[in-house]
Amino acid sequence: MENLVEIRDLTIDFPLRAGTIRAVNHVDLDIPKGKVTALVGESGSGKSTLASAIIGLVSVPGKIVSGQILYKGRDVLKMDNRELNKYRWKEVSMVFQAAQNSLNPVMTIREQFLETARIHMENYDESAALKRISELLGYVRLEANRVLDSYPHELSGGMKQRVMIAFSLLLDPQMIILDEPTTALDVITQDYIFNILKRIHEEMGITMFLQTHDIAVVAKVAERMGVMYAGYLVEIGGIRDMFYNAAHPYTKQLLQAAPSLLDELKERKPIMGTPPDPYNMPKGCPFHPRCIHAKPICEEQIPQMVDVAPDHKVMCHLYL
Ligand SMILES: Nc1ncnc2c1ncn2[C@@H]1O[C@H](COP(=O)(O)OP(=O)(O)OP(=O)(O)O)[C@@H](O)[C@H]1O
Repeated sequence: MENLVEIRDLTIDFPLRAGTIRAVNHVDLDIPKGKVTALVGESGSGKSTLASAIIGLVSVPGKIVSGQILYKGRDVLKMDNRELNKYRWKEVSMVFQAAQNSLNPVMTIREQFLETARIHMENYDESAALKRISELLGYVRLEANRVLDSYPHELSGGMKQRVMIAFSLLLDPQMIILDEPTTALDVITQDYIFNILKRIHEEMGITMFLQTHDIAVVAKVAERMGVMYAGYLVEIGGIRDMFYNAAHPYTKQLLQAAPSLLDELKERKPIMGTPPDPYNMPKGCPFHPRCIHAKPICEEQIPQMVDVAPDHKVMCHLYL
């Protein structure tokens, strides 16, 4: 399996007035080429911060404390602005959380597409750009004739989100990052969009990296799943292995809390306790205060990542 992105020992802090929040804590993560990798975890677990770092964007006052983000072997964190501008859109593009609001309300969709194309496309040619835009709108099952002359407020939330997905494909990137792409939408629209994403992935072979708190979504589209908890990547593996042989007690609880994903998991059980206070993280394993299997060592030492099966790793003292 060839990796498109290799994240090594990535740590990102937010120094705030009340203290420093470690949003991403010594994370190692590979994103294999041509696959859909999903990252799940509760709100605040660090998914968005990690994903934004991959395109070289950490929101103010975030600080990268350690690590590397290697894209095809090149460290994104060492790229200058010119290199970053080329890398974003062309190599990796991102559809942000609540992306529908990133559309400019006073420009038609056509004007917005053309503006982006003009800025980023080499040898920009308006008719070629429009042809490509129409093709992409077709991919996300929107009628170009109707949508191009609309203003954002004339489109539904699901349509706007599909426009944003089409936008992200404009420069034929190798990878798209989708941060909670359907959170604000109703379940039927969510399903529709995930089917579209699946088809785009299958037909274009594009690498996808998806962040969501909705594990049911992951089951539908992802081939690999990582689980984040309080800034740590606590488990990662192939989707079947993660669903049928989850190793981390937190992953098991996440699966049990999801609406019956697997036949044997008909009963929903809420996850006990609350996520840790980011200003006051527990010593040892960050999950130990909520863990029914916690041992004395869990209160003392942060566990190492260990292999539990081929391509399946977990950060838990139960497996050390
Ligand atoms: N711009 C910022 N300023 C201050 N703190 C931030 C900022 N961005 C993120 N954080 C903090 O970093 C931690 C991780 O947040 P992040 O948004 O990455 O998590 P998430 O798992 O993506 O959650 P959500 O799905 O709610 O966005 C949180 O404690 C959050 O409060």
